[in-house]
Amino acid sequence: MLLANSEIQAVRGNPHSDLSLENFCRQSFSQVSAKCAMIALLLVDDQSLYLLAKSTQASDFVFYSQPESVIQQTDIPLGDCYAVIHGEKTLPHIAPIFVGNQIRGLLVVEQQAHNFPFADILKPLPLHLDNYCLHLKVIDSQQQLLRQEGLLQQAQQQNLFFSQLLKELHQLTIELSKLDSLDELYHYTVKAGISRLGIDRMALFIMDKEQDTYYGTYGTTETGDVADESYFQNKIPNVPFVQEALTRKDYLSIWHNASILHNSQEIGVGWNAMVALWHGDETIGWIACDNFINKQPLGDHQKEVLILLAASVAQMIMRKQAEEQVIQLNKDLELRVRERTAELAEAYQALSDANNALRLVSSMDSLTGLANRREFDEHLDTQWSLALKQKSSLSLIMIDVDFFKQYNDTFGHQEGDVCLQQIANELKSCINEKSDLIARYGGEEIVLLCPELTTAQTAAMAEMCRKKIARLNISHPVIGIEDKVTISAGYVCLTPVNGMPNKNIIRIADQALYQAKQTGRNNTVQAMITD
Ligand SMILES: Nc1nc2c(ncn2[C@@H]2O[C@H](COP(=O)(O)OP(=O)(O)OP(=O)(O)O)[C@@H](O)[C@H]2O)c(=O)[nH]1
Repeated sequence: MLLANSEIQAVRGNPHSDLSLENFCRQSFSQVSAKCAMIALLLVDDQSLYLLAKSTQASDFVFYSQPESVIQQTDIPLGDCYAVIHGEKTLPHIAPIFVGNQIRGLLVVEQQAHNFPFADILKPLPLHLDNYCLHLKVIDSQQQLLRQEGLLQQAQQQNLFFSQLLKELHQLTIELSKLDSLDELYHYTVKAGISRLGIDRMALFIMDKEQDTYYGTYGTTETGDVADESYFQNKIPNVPFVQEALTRKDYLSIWHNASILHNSQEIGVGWNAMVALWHGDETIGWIACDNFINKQPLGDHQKEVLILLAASVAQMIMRKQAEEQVIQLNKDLELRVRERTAELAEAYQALSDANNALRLVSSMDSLTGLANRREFDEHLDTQWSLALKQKSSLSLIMIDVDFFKQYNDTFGHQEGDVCLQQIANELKSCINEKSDLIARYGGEEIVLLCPELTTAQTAAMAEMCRKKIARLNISHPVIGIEDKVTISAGYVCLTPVNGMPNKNIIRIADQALYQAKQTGRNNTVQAMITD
């Protein structure tokens, strides 16, 4: 076929297709219109006939710039025309017009006068018709070029659209990767799907590990708003559309003219699309879309982008899940460490309390509550070294209860204990608790160790002790100097020097105590220090 119908249509659309053929026909047909009833030029194209120009006695010349099918032309002898084309007949009123060796036209002249200049008109027609056909070919290729250009532009626009979608997806992927939680990731994905990727409605579903149930995250309402659908859960439907999406990687399953559902209720008809989220070879969920709102078809590029989006989102879900697991583990660990630390601190405190209690018990005399002999010895070592270093004085007052054996003998050992406790309590009030130490040295002997006192202060303190005990008025059975319990004290105040053993201070005070006993008891004696 020389010209396709569409091409003929294209030529029809161009009224200036070939002015030379039209002019020739106009001129020559008008010259002979009186010599015939009808003259017409037909175009032969692939065995079909089209009317190009016609003139009758009844009507003016018409050039069909949009070639007409001859079927409607009742005055054209169609049967004769086809007979000539097929070479079945040679007729005087129908002349074939050859271009090369092909019939490209017919000149039909009805009821021609005997002097009709058939040959004159016929002769130039092959050239004009050839030009006309060439012109049609040019028009044809122009149309093809235009069509190709149109297709190219369309492709360019699609490519531009695709590259914009890809840029959008790239940007979206970056934004998704910066989100803090899985919930934000689900929400952002759906929001971006409908606002930036041109999807009417999108929802994101996550499956359980058994791949039996799926759970909603975020979806889209019937009016196109993002909605929290975390309340939704259902069994995974065993239908081909879903199973196809869940078993084919990087694949968008589309169901055309399908029911569009919202919360498992049918709300319309359109396409449903579904692309699975994969982690390795396992599906972890899917993204579902439909065209409920705008009813637009799903573009090829949108399909590509949805597949890419699903791949990115799946990766980010897995990463975020891992991150959240690590955060949870760290929280659990921190909690356990805090609990353990608190337990340890408690245990440490209990141990410390026990140690302190033990130290107190081991350093204390159980009867009087005073420091015991061991504590006194340690304290003496410390104070002695300190005084030696500071070249300061150290005083020791050694006290012994007078005639205590008789007291015990008379009142019993238990009463003796009570008496000792009373004496210890009273003596405690004589010392400066911050600096001095009072200790039970043994039996009914009590010592006071006082740093940085003068001899006079030491004497005054010894005297104060004696008087305070006397003032207790604890009756004593022995008729002696007094009829009440008294004490005797020997004291010493010295500044330690290198080479002097600290036991010396005890010995010296003890000697003074002995002196106090010898000189009548209930008195205090200062030790005489001899080198
Ligand atoms: N109740 C009681 N008596 C004690 C305790 N420790 C020592 N004594 C008694 O204290 C008495 C000390 O007696 P002595 O050393 O003879 O001295 P004294 O009778 O006090 O006579 P002078 O020291 O010379 O005045 C002894 O009978 C001891 O049994 C004690 O913890 N409780």
